[in-house]
Amino acid sequence: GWGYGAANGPDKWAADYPVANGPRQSPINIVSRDAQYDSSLKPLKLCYDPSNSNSILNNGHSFQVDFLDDVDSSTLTGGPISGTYRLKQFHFHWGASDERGSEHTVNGVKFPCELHLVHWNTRYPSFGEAASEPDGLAVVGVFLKIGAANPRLQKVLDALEDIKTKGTQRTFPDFDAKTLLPGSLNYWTYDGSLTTPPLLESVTWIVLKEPISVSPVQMARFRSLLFNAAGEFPCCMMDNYRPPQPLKGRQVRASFK
Ligand SMILES: O=S(=O)(O)/C=C/c1cc(Br)ccc1O
Ligand SMILES: [Zn+2]
Repeated sequence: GWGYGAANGPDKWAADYPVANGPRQSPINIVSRDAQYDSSLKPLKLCYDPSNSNSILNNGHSFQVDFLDDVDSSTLTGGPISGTYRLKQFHFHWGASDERGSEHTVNGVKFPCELHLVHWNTRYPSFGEAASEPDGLAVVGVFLKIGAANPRLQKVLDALEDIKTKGTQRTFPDFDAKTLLPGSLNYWTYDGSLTTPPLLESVTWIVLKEPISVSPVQMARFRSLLFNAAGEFPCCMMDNYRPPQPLKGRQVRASFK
Protein backbone atom coordinates (compact mmCIF):
# COMPACT_ATOMS: atom_id res chain seq x y z
CA GLY A 1 0.00 0.00 0.00
CA TRP A 2 0.89 3.69 -0.16
CA GLY A 3 3.34 5.25 2.28
CA TYR A 4 6.16 7.76 2.40
CA GLY A 5 9.10 5.62 1.25
CA ALA A 6 11.00 5.78 -2.05
CA ALA A 7 8.93 2.92 -3.50
CA ASN A 8 5.45 3.95 -2.29
CA GLY A 9 5.75 7.64 -1.46
CA PRO A 10 4.03 10.84 -2.76
CA ASP A 11 5.72 10.67 -6.20
CA LYS A 12 4.18 7.21 -6.75
CA TRP A 13 0.61 7.90 -5.52
CA ALA A 14 -0.76 9.04 -8.92
CA ALA A 15 -0.49 5.46 -10.24
CA ASP A 16 -3.21 4.26 -7.88
CA TYR A 17 -4.84 7.64 -7.21
CA PRO A 18 -4.93 9.65 -10.48
CA VAL A 19 -6.59 12.58 -8.67
CA ALA A 20 -3.07 13.16 -7.26
CA ASN A 21 -2.55 15.30 -10.41
CA GLY A 22 -5.94 17.01 -10.06
CA PRO A 23 -6.79 20.74 -10.05
CA ARG A 24 -7.22 21.19 -6.30
CA GLN A 25 -4.54 19.13 -4.56
CA SER A 26 -3.05 19.80 -1.12
CA PRO A 27 -0.84 20.86 0.52
CA ILE A 28 0.39 24.09 -1.12
CA ASN A 29 3.03 26.74 -0.48
CA ILE A 30 1.19 29.78 0.88
CA VAL A 31 2.66 32.99 -0.57
CA SER A 32 1.48 35.49 2.03
CA ARG A 33 1.78 38.54 -0.24
CA ASP A 34 -0.50 36.83 -2.82
CA ALA A 35 -3.17 35.93 -0.25
CA GLN A 36 -6.10 38.34 -0.63
CA TYR A 37 -7.67 39.77 2.54
CA ASP A 38 -11.42 39.00 2.38
CA SER A 39 -13.46 41.11 4.83
CA SER A 40 -16.48 38.89 4.23
CA LEU A 41 -14.69 35.94 5.91
CA LYS A 42 -16.21 35.29 9.35
CA PRO A 43 -14.25 34.47 12.50
CA LEU A 44 -13.62 30.78 13.06
CA LYS A 45 -15.83 29.23 15.74
CA LEU A 46 -14.39 26.01 17.18
CA CYS A 47 -16.56 24.49 19.92
CA TYR A 48 -14.87 21.29 21.11
CA ASP A 49 -16.33 19.06 23.83
CA PRO A 50 -13.66 16.96 25.62
CA SER A 51 -16.29 14.34 26.48
CA ASN A 52 -16.35 13.01 22.93
CA SER A 53 -12.65 12.30 22.52
CA ASN A 54 -12.44 8.55 22.27
CA SER A 55 -9.21 6.82 21.26
CA ILE A 56 -5.67 7.30 19.96
CA LEU A 57 -4.55 5.08 17.08
CA ASN A 58 -1.33 4.37 15.15
CA ASN A 59 -2.72 3.97 11.62
CA GLY A 60 0.64 3.14 10.01
CA HIS A 61 1.17 6.56 8.44
CA SER A 62 0.49 8.89 11.38
CA PHE A 63 -1.33 8.68 14.68
CA GLN A 64 -4.78 10.11 15.20
CA VAL A 65 -7.05 10.99 18.09
CA ASP A 66 -10.59 9.94 17.15
CA PHE A 67 -13.74 11.64 18.38
CA LEU A 68 -17.27 10.27 18.70
CA ASP A 69 -18.98 12.07 15.83
CA ASP A 70 -22.53 10.75 16.18
CA VAL A 71 -23.57 13.96 17.97
CA ASP A 72 -23.04 17.66 17.26
CA SER A 73 -20.84 18.38 20.26
CA SER A 74 -17.43 19.14 18.75
CA THR A 75 -18.04 21.48 15.86
CA LEU A 76 -16.52 24.00 13.49
CA THR A 77 -18.69 26.85 12.22
CA GLY A 78 -18.03 30.30 10.79
CA GLY A 79 -14.79 31.01 8.94
CA PRO A 80 -15.06 30.37 5.18
CA ILE A 81 -17.64 27.62 5.56
CA SER A 82 -21.41 27.60 5.83
CA GLY A 83 -23.27 25.16 8.03
CA THR A 84 -21.86 22.94 10.75
CA TYR A 85 -18.89 20.62 10.43
CA ARG A 86 -18.19 17.94 13.05
CA LEU A 87 -14.70 17.09 14.42
CA LYS A 88 -13.82 13.53 13.46
CA GLN A 89 -10.13 13.25 14.32
CA PHE A 90 -6.88 15.09 14.56
CA HIS A 91 -3.42 13.88 13.54
CA PHE A 92 0.03 15.21 12.72
CA HIS A 93 2.71 15.14 10.00
CA TRP A 94 6.37 15.58 10.89
CA GLY A 95 9.96 15.29 9.64
CA ALA A 96 13.07 13.22 10.38
CA SER A 97 14.69 16.45 11.59
CA ASP A 98 13.47 19.84 12.79
CA GLU A 99 13.97 21.62 9.46
CA ARG A 100 11.14 19.80 7.69
CA GLY A 101 7.91 17.95 8.37
CA SER A 102 5.01 20.31 7.68
CA GLU A 103 2.84 19.80 4.61
CA HIS A 104 1.86 23.41 3.96
CA THR A 105 4.74 25.88 3.75
CA VAL A 106 4.61 29.68 4.12
CA ASN A 107 6.76 31.69 1.69
CA GLY A 108 8.78 28.50 1.22
CA VAL A 109 9.33 28.02 4.97
CA LYS A 110 8.89 24.48 6.29
CA PHE A 111 7.92 23.80 9.91
CA PRO A 112 8.96 20.65 11.83
CA CYS A 113 5.37 19.50 12.28
CA GLU A 114 1.78 20.25 11.27
CA LEU A 115 -1.46 19.39 13.11
CA HIS A 116 -4.63 18.63 11.15
CA LEU A 117 -8.08 18.79 12.75
CA VAL A 118 -10.45 16.99 10.38
CA HIS A 119 -14.15 17.99 10.26
CA TRP A 120 -17.03 16.85 8.03
CA ASN A 121 -20.12 18.71 6.83
CA THR A 122 -23.22 17.55 8.72
CA ARG A 123 -25.40 18.20 5.67
CA TYR A 124 -24.12 14.72 4.67
CA PRO A 125 -24.94 11.56 6.69
CA SER A 126 -21.33 10.56 7.52
CA PHE A 127 -17.65 11.35 7.08
CA GLY A 128 -17.43 8.75 4.31
CA GLU A 129 -20.19 10.35 2.29
CA ALA A 130 -18.96 13.89 2.98
CA ALA A 131 -15.42 12.96 1.90
CA SER A 132 -16.55 12.63 -1.74
CA GLU A 133 -18.33 16.03 -1.86
CA PRO A 134 -16.59 19.27 -2.90
CA ASP A 135 -17.79 20.96 0.31
CA GLY A 136 -17.69 17.83 2.43
CA LEU A 137 -14.66 18.39 4.65
CA ALA A 138 -12.90 21.21 6.46
CA VAL A 139 -9.41 20.68 7.88
CA VAL A 140 -7.84 23.19 10.26
CA GLY A 141 -4.04 23.14 9.93
CA VAL A 142 -1.81 24.35 12.76
CA PHE A 143 1.98 24.72 12.39
CA LEU A 144 4.29 23.59 15.19
CA LYS A 145 7.47 25.66 15.56
CA ILE A 146 10.58 24.71 17.58
CA GLY A 147 10.66 26.55 20.89
CA ALA A 148 9.80 25.90 24.49
CA ALA A 149 8.21 22.56 25.38
CA ASN A 150 4.45 22.76 24.89
CA PRO A 151 2.68 21.33 27.98
CA ARG A 152 -0.55 20.94 25.99
CA LEU A 153 1.07 18.32 23.77
CA GLN A 154 2.25 16.23 26.72
CA LYS A 155 -0.91 14.12 27.21
CA VAL A 156 -0.82 13.17 23.52
CA LEU A 157 2.93 12.45 23.54
CA ASP A 158 2.72 10.36 26.72
CA ALA A 159 0.12 8.14 25.05
CA LEU A 160 2.46 7.34 22.13
CA GLU A 161 4.34 4.65 24.07
CA ASP A 162 1.12 2.61 24.09
CA ILE A 163 0.64 2.83 20.31
CA LYS A 164 4.17 2.29 19.01
CA THR A 165 3.23 0.03 16.09
CA LYS A 166 0.74 0.11 13.22
CA GLY A 167 -2.78 -0.94 14.21
CA THR A 168 -2.36 -0.38 17.97
CA GLN A 169 -4.73 1.94 19.80
CA ARG A 170 -5.82 2.76 23.31
CA THR A 171 -8.57 4.81 24.93
CA PHE A 172 -8.02 8.56 25.02
CA PRO A 173 -10.88 10.09 27.01
CA ASP A 174 -11.50 13.67 28.09
CA PHE A 175 -9.08 15.44 25.77
CA ASP A 176 -9.86 19.08 24.91
CA ALA A 177 -8.58 19.64 21.36
CA LYS A 178 -9.06 23.38 21.86
CA THR A 179 -5.94 23.37 24.06
CA LEU A 180 -3.88 22.65 20.91
CA LEU A 181 -4.90 25.93 19.22
CA PRO A 182 -2.76 29.10 19.21
CA GLY A 183 -3.95 32.41 20.69
CA SER A 184 -4.93 33.89 17.33
CA LEU A 185 -7.35 32.21 14.93
CA ASN A 186 -6.21 34.34 11.97
CA TYR A 187 -6.15 32.04 8.96
CA TRP A 188 -5.54 31.49 5.27
CA THR A 189 -8.14 29.46 3.36
CA TYR A 190 -8.28 27.75 -0.04
CA ASP A 191 -10.02 24.82 -1.74
CA GLY A 192 -7.95 21.64 -1.63
CA SER A 193 -7.81 17.94 -0.92
CA LEU A 194 -6.88 15.27 1.56
CA THR A 195 -3.08 15.13 1.66
CA THR A 196 -3.05 11.35 1.93
CA PRO A 197 -4.63 8.81 -0.39
CA PRO A 198 -7.44 8.79 -1.49
CA LEU A 199 -6.47 12.50 -1.95
CA LEU A 200 -10.15 13.41 -2.37
CA GLU A 201 -10.77 17.00 -3.53
CA SER A 202 -13.32 17.72 -0.84
CA VAL A 203 -11.43 19.85 1.68
CA THR A 204 -11.85 23.51 2.55
CA TRP A 205 -8.42 24.18 4.07
CA ILE A 206 -8.18 26.61 6.98
CA VAL A 207 -4.48 27.12 7.85
CA LEU A 208 -3.81 29.15 11.01
CA LYS A 209 -1.11 31.79 10.70
CA GLU A 210 0.12 31.55 14.31
CA PRO A 211 2.10 28.40 15.14
CA ILE A 212 2.11 26.61 18.49
CA SER A 213 5.42 25.62 20.07
CA VAL A 214 7.08 22.22 20.32
CA SER A 215 10.52 21.42 21.78
CA PRO A 216 13.18 19.26 20.13
CA VAL A 217 12.70 16.63 22.87
CA GLN A 218 8.97 16.56 22.17
CA MET A 219 9.67 16.20 18.43
CA ALA A 220 11.83 13.15 19.22
CA ARG A 221 8.76 11.56 20.86
CA PHE A 222 6.84 11.82 17.56
CA ARG A 223 9.74 10.08 15.81
CA SER A 224 9.70 7.20 18.31
CA LEU A 225 6.55 5.82 16.67
CA LEU A 226 6.90 3.06 14.07
CA PHE A 227 5.33 2.76 10.58
CA ASN A 228 5.41 -1.04 10.85
CA ALA A 229 3.16 -3.51 12.68
CA ALA A 230 4.45 -5.45 15.70
CA GLY A 231 6.92 -8.14 14.72
CA GLU A 232 7.83 -6.50 11.40
CA PHE A 233 11.21 -4.90 10.71
CA PRO A 234 11.19 -1.60 12.67
CA CYS A 235 10.89 1.61 10.62
CA CYS A 236 10.67 4.95 12.51
CA MET A 237 7.61 7.04 11.69
CA MET A 238 9.00 10.32 10.29
CA ASP A 239 8.88 12.36 7.05
CA ASN A 240 5.19 11.41 6.80
CA TYR A 241 4.35 14.56 4.85
CA ARG A 242 3.32 15.27 1.26
CA PRO A 243 5.24 18.18 -0.31
CA PRO A 244 3.43 21.27 -1.70
CA GLN A 245 1.39 20.72 -4.90
CA PRO A 246 0.75 23.04 -7.89
CA LEU A 247 -1.66 25.89 -7.10
CA LYS A 248 -3.24 25.61 -10.62
CA GLY A 249 -4.77 29.06 -10.50
CA ARG A 250 -6.42 28.78 -7.09
CA GLN A 251 -6.78 31.85 -4.91
CA VAL A 252 -5.72 31.85 -1.27
CA ARG A 253 -7.75 34.20 0.94
CA ALA A 254 -6.68 35.71 4.26
CA SER A 255 -8.99 36.42 7.20
CA PHE A 256 -6.62 39.19 8.35
CA LYS A 257 -4.92 42.29 6.93
O1 LIG B 1 -3.97 14.83 6.07
S1 LIG B 1 -5.41 15.06 5.83
O2 LIG B 1 -5.62 15.73 4.53
O3 LIG B 1 -6.03 15.82 6.92
C1 LIG B 1 -6.16 13.49 5.71
C2 LIG B 1 -7.28 13.25 6.38
C3 LIG B 1 -8.00 11.98 6.39
C4 LIG B 1 -8.91 11.81 7.40
C5 LIG B 1 -9.63 10.66 7.49
BR1 LIG B 1 -10.87 10.49 8.91
C6 LIG B 1 -9.51 9.63 6.57
C7 LIG B 1 -8.62 9.77 5.53
C8 LIG B 1 -7.85 10.94 5.44
O4 LIG B 1 -6.96 11.08 4.44
ZN1 LIG C 1 -3.07 15.43 7.64
